[in-house]
Amino acid sequence: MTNQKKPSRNLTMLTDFYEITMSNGYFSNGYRDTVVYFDMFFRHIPDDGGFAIMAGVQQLIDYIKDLEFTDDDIAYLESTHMFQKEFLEYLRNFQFACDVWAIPEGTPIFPGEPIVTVRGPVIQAQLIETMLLLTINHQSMIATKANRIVRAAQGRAVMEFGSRRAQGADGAIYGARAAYIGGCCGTACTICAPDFGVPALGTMAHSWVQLFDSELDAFRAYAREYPSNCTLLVDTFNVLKSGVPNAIKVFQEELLPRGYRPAGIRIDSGDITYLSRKARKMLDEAGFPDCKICASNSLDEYIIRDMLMQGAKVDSFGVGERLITSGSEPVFGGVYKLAGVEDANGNIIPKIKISENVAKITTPCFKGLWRLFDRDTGKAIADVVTLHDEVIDDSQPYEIFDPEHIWKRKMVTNFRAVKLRKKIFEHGQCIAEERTLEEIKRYCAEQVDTLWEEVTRFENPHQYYVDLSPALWDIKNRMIEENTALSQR
Ligand SMILES: Nc1ncnc2c1ncn2[C@@H]1O[C@H](COP(=O)(O)OP(=O)(O)OP(=O)(O)O)[C@@H](O)[C@H]1O
Ligand SMILES: O=P(O)(O)OC[C@H]1O[C@H](OP(=O)(O)OP(=O)(O)O)[C@H](O)[C@@H]1O
Ligand SMILES: O=C(O)c1cccnc1
Repeated sequence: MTNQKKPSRNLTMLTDFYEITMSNGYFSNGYRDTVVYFDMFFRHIPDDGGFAIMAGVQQLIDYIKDLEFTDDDIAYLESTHMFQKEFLEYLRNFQFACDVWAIPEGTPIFPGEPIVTVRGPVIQAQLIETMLLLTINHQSMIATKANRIVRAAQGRAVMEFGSRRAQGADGAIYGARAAYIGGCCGTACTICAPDFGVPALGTMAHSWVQLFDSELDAFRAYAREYPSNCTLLVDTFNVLKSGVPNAIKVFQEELLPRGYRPAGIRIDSGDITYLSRKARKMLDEAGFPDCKICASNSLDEYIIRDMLMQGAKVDSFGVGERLITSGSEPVFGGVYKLAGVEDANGNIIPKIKISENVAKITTPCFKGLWRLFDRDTGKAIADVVTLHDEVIDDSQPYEIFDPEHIWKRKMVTNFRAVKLRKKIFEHGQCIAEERTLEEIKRYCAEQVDTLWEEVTRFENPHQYYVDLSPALWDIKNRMIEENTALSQR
């Protein structure tokens, strides 16, 4: 199974209206065929983490492949009386012709690096901004959050339970996809199984227990229905006085005689540490040391970490609202900025955006992006943003320096330099390598493993180096100086 289902809706018009008004203006001002370079990058890692996880590229690909203005779309635009006829004809015959580079899904990403670059006619590059940012911001945010939660669980399974609290259907579906990339073992969101190959899983609701005449009846009925995968929700009435004793009774009377072992119990309220420890003891004493304990109830990475530090006996976690909404920081602020424009001779004229806030000054030029890995440890040392045609020769020592504090320098030796981005569209044709979601998830785990613990810790993580090559740094600084001089005149 591939990792993608084609979208059933035409989302071409899911673009900010100003993209269309600007494009119409580019068209009438002679910029119709002007080739530009746009970069997507982000400035801040949610939850003050040390890294984020790239996700959502496949949905960008789907969107671009299906770009098409329907007759209804054109009729609507015409009805606004804001667009010239020739421009609407251009849209009617729209053929995507850009090159697009993106960091593969599942890769750890850092602020300030061009995670996506689009090169092509300005009208086209502008038009896709909204969906490009929407899909990558959303899924990267959820994959990043999921990865934090999964790391807090220290090898225990984390199930994504959030559909009911997601912000809309797409939030649930693509959120579950991203959560799987980030490391969740599956989702309660059933549609993600046939559509993306994310395992659908789950336990039971309180309504099941409430519906029957008694908790015992409810457990018995479930055990008879699903003897090979029997996880019972034990907190409807009283976990230790009723839920766990009834579960043990049912395991003994319904499962063992038929040759089955229990799968687990789920605790969804109260002090999970206390209850799970007591429940563990009761299950062990009853001869069910293999019966897993699942915990849920407004969990996040901090609560999970604390519970485990307190000695909770939990084998798996079900996490909903705080994962699917990235509740602690529900915005991934990726932006899309113009970095260059080609002149009539095909020379790339770098473009910069200056800001009072240094962090908001953009990095001009058509760029390349490299990650340097230590050859002995396999660990990532730094990322280097270069000019697009620069090559980092990893047979030679390479000096990296902090672009804001240039006296901070480090000579890197014995490293492997890897180009981080892959070309996914060439002259409008998709050339992206197909990967299953399973492959992306595995790759994500491997790549997170290449980060030092200093970068992955939750509190005050070390800021991973994202440096500029000397050539790129020179151009950027010259442009800042020129612009500053101009504005002082
Ligand atoms: N040992 C623990 N350490 C830290 N947080 C915990 C621990 N046990 C549970 N929690 C968290 O504390 C919160 C408890 O929520 P709340 O006060 O609503 O209690 P509750 O058990 O859900 O109540 P209710 O009976 O209404 O379901 C949840 O977010 C839960 O995950
Ligand atoms: O707390 P979250 O992290 O969002 O995890 C999902 C929650 O959704 C369910 O509760 P709900 O009360 O909606 O239904 P239920 O009767 O199935 O428990 C489940 O029991 C969890 O508590
Ligand atoms: O299967 C479950 O246990 C489940 C599914 C959705 C939300 N909460 C729990």
